[in-house]
Amino acid sequence: MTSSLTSDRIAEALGALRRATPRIHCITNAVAQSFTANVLLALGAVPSMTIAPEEVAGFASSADALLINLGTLDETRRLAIPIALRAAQEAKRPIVLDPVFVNRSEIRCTFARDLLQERPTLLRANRDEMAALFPSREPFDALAESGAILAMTGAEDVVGERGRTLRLGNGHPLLARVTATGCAGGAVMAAFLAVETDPVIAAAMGVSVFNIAGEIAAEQAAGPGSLVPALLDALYLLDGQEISKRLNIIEQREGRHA
Ligand SMILES: Nc1ncnc2c1ncn2[C@@H]1O[C@H](COP(=O)(O)OP(=O)(O)O)[C@@H](O)[C@H]1O
Ligand SMILES: Cc1ncsc1CCOP(=O)(O)O
Ligand SMILES: [Mg+2]
Repeated sequence: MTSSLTSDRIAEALGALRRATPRIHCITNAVAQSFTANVLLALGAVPSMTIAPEEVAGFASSADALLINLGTLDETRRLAIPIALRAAQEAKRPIVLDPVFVNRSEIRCTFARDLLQERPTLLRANRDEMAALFPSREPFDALAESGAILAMTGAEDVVGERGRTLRLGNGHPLLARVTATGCAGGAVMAAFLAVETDPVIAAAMGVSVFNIAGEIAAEQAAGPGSLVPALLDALYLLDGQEISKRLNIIEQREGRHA
């Protein structure tokens, strides 16, 4: 069925991504910038990280996807984000929103909710951030109104939209012991959104590829320090055989069930 995630489909999309070398513009946090750029390059994409309000429209509209990450939401980023968002929308580019730490700041949570009204393609967050954004509703129901799809990460990852969800089981606990793995994973999802037209499948591909590389890296690393270079190498070297051997789809529901 064309709407299913399979290891062959992921391998094909990864090949397409490496051939297309999509440009991903990232307005991301100061902690994550360098690691995110390196993750995108290892994957086969081309990162740009400018946050200057006077330049971001040009970068966003000439990129193949946009990542907006709220991790260090300073004045410059607060000004740049709406400008980049509008430019990407006008150019019909996919947009990923990562509302880092909305569970720690009411101001940031309000800012993120306003951004969701602008209909980004994908909301990527951990469980605590999802719970803060949607305190009284099931996230899939709330997001159905904004048209966004969702990727909620953790030990198990849930990707999808109302009535169509995938539960994914790749990854390794060591990924949570290095900063900005969630942020970089969001950038990988943006890169797959640039080459795969079904956004649910694209997000699931991004999660799976990042987490399979994380598993390979964790097997080779002595701890968080050596995980980082091993993860970049694993992304660079990842092939269809390894994807097929490791892909862990816990559940794939395609009918409406909500
Ligand atoms: N216990 C775990 N087991 C396997 N993978 C994990 C685990 N915790 C996090 N991950 C993976 O690490 C990455 C970062 O996820 P997470 O920690 O939820 O995000 P954030 O860094 O935004 O808080 C994701 O790709 C996720 O799937
Ligand atoms: C530690 C920290 N502080 C502000 S942003 C950031 C990085 C968060 O990265 P992630 O959400 O991927 O854990
Ligand atoms: Mg995060």
